[in-house]
Amino acid sequence: MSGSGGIDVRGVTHRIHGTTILQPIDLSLPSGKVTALIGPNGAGKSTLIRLIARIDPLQTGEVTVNGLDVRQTPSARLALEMAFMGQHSGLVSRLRVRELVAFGRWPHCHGRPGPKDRAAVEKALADFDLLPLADRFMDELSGGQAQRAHLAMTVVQETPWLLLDEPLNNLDLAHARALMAHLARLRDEGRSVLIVLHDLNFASGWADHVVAMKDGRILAEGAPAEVLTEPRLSELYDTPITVGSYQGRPLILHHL
Ligand SMILES: Nc1ncnc2c1ncn2[C@@H]1O[C@H](COP(=O)(O)OP(=O)(O)OP(=O)(O)O)[C@@H](O)[C@H]1O
Repeated sequence: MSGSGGIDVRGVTHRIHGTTILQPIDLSLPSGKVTALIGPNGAGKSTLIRLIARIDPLQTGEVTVNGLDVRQTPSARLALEMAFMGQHSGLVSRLRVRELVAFGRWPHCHGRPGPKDRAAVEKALADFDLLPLADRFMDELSGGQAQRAHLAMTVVQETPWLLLDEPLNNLDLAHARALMAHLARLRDEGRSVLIVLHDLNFASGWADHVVAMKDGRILAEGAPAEVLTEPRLSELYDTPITVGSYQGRPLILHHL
């Protein structure tokens, strides 16, 4: 069943302590694309991506990833299909960067890395500008450097789907741009990306598909030019937003 079909979310709701966090969500995410999940604080973006990634258990409804039902598929199998990066804690502080990244190969090598695993780790370290930092402990890194190490660990899993919750946190603009370009290259190689983004210009510049959430619902979805419009964004964020155009893509302005 794997290798086709994208991600399907059917009738997924979520409640915490009696409060509804997600209204019934129905969503089909295309494979082979970069999909940006946008929306204001508290909209339910993290809740939804964590349910898809099976970090949190589904309360109702169904999620399939490339045809695999996340509720029923063994973890070892799902780990070959999707990799998730969420907001991380400092729990890994006494690991060196290279060791952390190597953990990403676990689904492939189960703790016994071969030449292919070691080569993948070195490539990921290079791709995320981490080679000079590879022997440092995680708690000796800046916030953005630590973020890049976690990204490298996620990407080195070489899964068909990458699920990233706010991966641009702490990244300077050059590393943020490099990450989006890297994700676009992976997309061009046939991989699929779901990425929670707050910076709408990164969504405009790099996403193929945009899903906008508010108050636990999907407010709009479609191509960037369909979703990133003045009326839609002003409604989404309850704030006036101007949308211009740059190189044929929406340019979102809200500075003044
Ligand atoms: N453990 C929890 N207990 C109670 N409410 C929670 C809990 N976790 C999340 N929520 C609530 O669920 C709602 C959705 O949160 P979620 O983190 O999914 O939003 P988000 O769109 O990712 O927001 P942000 O942009 O701020 O990261 C929020 O109103 C939040 O307060």
